[in-house]
Formats: sequence, structure tokens, C-alpha cells
Amino acid sequence: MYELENERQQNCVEEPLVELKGIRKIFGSNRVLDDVNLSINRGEALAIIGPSGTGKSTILRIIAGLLAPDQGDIYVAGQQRVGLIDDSPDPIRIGMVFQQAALFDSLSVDENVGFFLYQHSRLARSEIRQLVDEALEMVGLPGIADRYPAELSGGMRKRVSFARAVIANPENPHDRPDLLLYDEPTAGLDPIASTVIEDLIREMQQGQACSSYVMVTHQDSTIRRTADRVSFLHQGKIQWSGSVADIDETDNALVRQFFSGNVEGPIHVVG
Ligand SMILES: Nc1ncnc2c1ncn2[C@@H]1O[C@H](COP(=O)(O)OP(=O)(O)OP(=O)(O)O)[C@@H](O)[C@H]1O
Repeated sequence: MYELENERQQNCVEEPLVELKGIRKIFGSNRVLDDVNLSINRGEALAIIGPSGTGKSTILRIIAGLLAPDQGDIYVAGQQRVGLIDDSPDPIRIGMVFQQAALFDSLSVDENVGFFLYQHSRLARSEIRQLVDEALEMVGLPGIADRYPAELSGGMRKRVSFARAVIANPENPHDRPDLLLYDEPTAGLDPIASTVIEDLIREMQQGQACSSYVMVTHQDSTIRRTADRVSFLHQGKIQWSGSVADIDETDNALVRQFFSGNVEGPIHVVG
């Protein structure tokens, strides 16, 4: 499967979708990111990993344009971003799937998945409903549009949030995200439910030419099954990058400790 993946990737134009250069972010006296340099190429699946509290979610929020860095430059499809996403739209669409499925409890699945289109498009209700049904079918949840989030399991809620992230307006095909950001999409799921989500993430990428994503996860299986490239964040910097196969070959002490779960080593357990 991953040979196919490599071939698919080789057919994509080699261009960075997002580049972070010298990114610094400080919260109070906590220097969370300190000179982060990272590039995400078209067609690539990148996992950002590292110990708890090292700033992985912070990087995602910076890439999404929801949070401004204190220092450093962000380029999106070669264009320097000024301000946040609300100040000036990016030349590509970046979608984010949050750690908590972040569905509105008072809205039905239909209203959650179609939220963006109900708010921002001139499509008829019936047309949006059809797009919602197609998106739910794509994530393996046909026929649940009239349910409410409270009636779904955690794994189902995550799949619904994927459907919401990828739904596109046919009036504007560029609406479909070029880059998806996943913040711990398998956290708290049992191993089988995790596999379902991991497969879904790969299938959604393969269903759309040259689509890309950044994955933040602690789960070994999710790292190995969804990433092409892995970057290890620690003490504010990317300390190691390699392929999934490199994980078991590297001598890097941080990577070895992280994957072995050993409490002895350069990573100090917090709390
Ligand atoms: N808005 C904020 N205000 C103050 N501190 C923050 C804010 N957001 C994040 N932090 C702090 O920044 C650090 C990094 O947080 P972040 O959530 O990015 O880490 P993480 O690597 O994603 O963690 P985890 O793996 O536990 O989810 C933490 O110490 C956190 O408390």
C-alpha cells in the first residue's frame, strides 16, 4: 500500500504548501516554540510527535492561522501570511480536525457537517443535505444525519468531524482543503476504532489528488500507519526528522526513549 503511496506522491508537484521559518511562541514565561523550522510539501503526510506539552497543538494552531507566532515567518503556497486567517485568507484552504470532535451538541449531525455551507453558501437546503449525506457515506456513517452528537460514540463523533472538515461546496471546488490538520484524532479510542480512523485518514488522502495533512498524535499505531515523514519536537525545536522506517533505525536518544516509553533518558517526565 505504501509503495503505491510513494508513487502517488511522486506525481505531485514538489512545492511546499506551508513553510514555518524561525517560529517562536511564548506564553507568559514559557517559551514553547523557539526557532521552529518546518516545511509541509504537497501530497505529504507529516506527523509531529513529542512529549506532552512541547507545543505540538500550538504549531497546528499557528499553521491554521488561528494563533500568531511572536517571531518568525509563515509562507502558505509561497505567499507570506500577514496576521491571522481572519485578517487575510490563505491562497489554499487549510482545515483542522480538533482533538475533541468539537461538534455543536444542540445541532443535528446534518447541521454540524453542513455548518459552513448553511452559513456561507447560497445552496438550497436539499442540496446541502445531499452533500452532507455524501460526506457521511465517505466516512462510513450513512444514515445518521438526523441524530444528535450525544447519541454517537466517541469514534463516530470523530468521523463526523472529519466529514465536516472535508465537505466542499460544488459552487466553489477550491473549498476542499488542500491541507488538513489533525490534532490527536485517535486519542481515547480503542485499538480497533483507532484503525478505522487511521484507514479513513489515508483513504481520504488517496481519494483526492495530492492532498496533504499534518498529524499530531501520541499513538504508536497512528504514527506508523498514517505518516510518511515524522518530525520530533522537544524543547521548542524540531530535534529529529525521518521516515516511519527510520524510527526503528535511529540512534537519536529522544526518539528511542519516546518509543520505548522508558522513564530514564533525556526526556524528563513532567508531573
Ligand atoms: N493559550 C495558552 N495560554 C497559555 N499557555 C498555553 C496556551 N496554549 C498552550 N499553552 C501552553 O503551551 C505548552 C504547549 O501546549 P500544547 O498544547 O501546544 O502542547 P502539546 O505538545 O500539544 O501537548 P499534549 O501532547 O499534552 O497535547 C503547554 O505548557 C501549555 O500549557
